[in-house]
Amino acid sequence: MSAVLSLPLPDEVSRQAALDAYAVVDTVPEQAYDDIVRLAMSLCDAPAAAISLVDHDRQWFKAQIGLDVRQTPRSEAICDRAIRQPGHALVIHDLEAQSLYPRTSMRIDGQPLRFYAGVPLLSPDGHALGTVCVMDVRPRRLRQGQREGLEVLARQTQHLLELRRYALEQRRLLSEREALAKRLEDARADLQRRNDQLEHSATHDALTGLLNRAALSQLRENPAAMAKLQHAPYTLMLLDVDHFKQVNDRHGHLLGDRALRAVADAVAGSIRHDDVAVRYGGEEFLILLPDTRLASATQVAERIRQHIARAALPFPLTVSIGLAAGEPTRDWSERVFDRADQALYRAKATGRNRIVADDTWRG
Ligand SMILES: Nc1nc2c(ncn2[C@@H]2O[C@H](COP(=O)(O)OP(=O)(O)OP(=O)(O)O)[C@@H](O)[C@H]2O)c(=O)[nH]1
Repeated sequence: MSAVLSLPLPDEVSRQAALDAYAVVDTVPEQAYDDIVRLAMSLCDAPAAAISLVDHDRQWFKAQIGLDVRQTPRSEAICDRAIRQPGHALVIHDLEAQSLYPRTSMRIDGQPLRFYAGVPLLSPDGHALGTVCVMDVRPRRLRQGQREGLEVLARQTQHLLELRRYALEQRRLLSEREALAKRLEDARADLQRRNDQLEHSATHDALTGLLNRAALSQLRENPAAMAKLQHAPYTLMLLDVDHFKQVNDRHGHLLGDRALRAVADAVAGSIRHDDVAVRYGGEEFLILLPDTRLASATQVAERIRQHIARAALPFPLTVSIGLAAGEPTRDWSERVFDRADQALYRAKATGRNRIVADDTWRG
């Protein structure tokens, strides 16, 4: 082999990068490339033809007919010589008469190669990737028409390679877009989760999980919630833990907190889905029961009182409850609240651990 041929190409790094961009080396055979090789063979009346790609230290055939191998070391590749003059076809009439070209171990039907003609395959930026080539076991020439035909086939191969690269690029862009869309969706879901958490913590009491006072104000501006109060009698319930200051003083704030959670659980476990339970103050709870008359609400209150009396706490806990009925079509607010508050006051004043219903209006 000639010393000239072993010299690396000056732009070998970018040439190899250009080839790598097609991701074609070591792929399975494809009909379109096989067809080109078949045409080259028939056009040039040659016993062997190939689409050769010069990859690192080997040449690899994307398609070949008539040869006994699928790749060879680059040091044996005449195609490596062809890509050094990318603008022209390389035609060697008799390899045995030319000591400049590498000796190849490739055989056609067991016979050594004597004739070679290869047209370089170029990337759009002019890098020679390999060749479309024909080979023969006898010295010979290529007619002008055959050479031109081989050049046409090289251009067709370049189109095929470009299509492949375009498809790869589209696939890459698509998966990038999908990954981006997924990231956006994850970020949106995360934002939604945080918003929900924020909204939840803005409207819920952290200790008991019930609605807080701010949520109650919002409720009064919510037409759907207010509508529920306007078409049927409703009841407002105010609940206050008895002697809660003593609970804290005697048992500490931690147990005090536990007692408040037990009250909240008893309330939440005794009301319907449509009812609204609010931690209104420290140990005060407000329960709004739409479409509920005073008699039924009193039963609910009694249920709550009994649940609390049975709560699993290391000390007895009782509550006082005041109830007031609200007239449909009127605003539920202050008047009903005042009546419930007065009923609660009476429950406290008459010994606590009891339920008092306001009787100035009966739904
Ligand atoms: N542990 C705990 N205590 C609270 C919380 N919020 C309010 N309190 C306490 O609840 C107590 C309420 O006491 P008071 O208003 O005097 O009423 P009370 O002792 O329950 O007496 P009556 O209502 O008259 O039966 C106060 O000691 C507050 O510090 C809380 O979140 N956790």
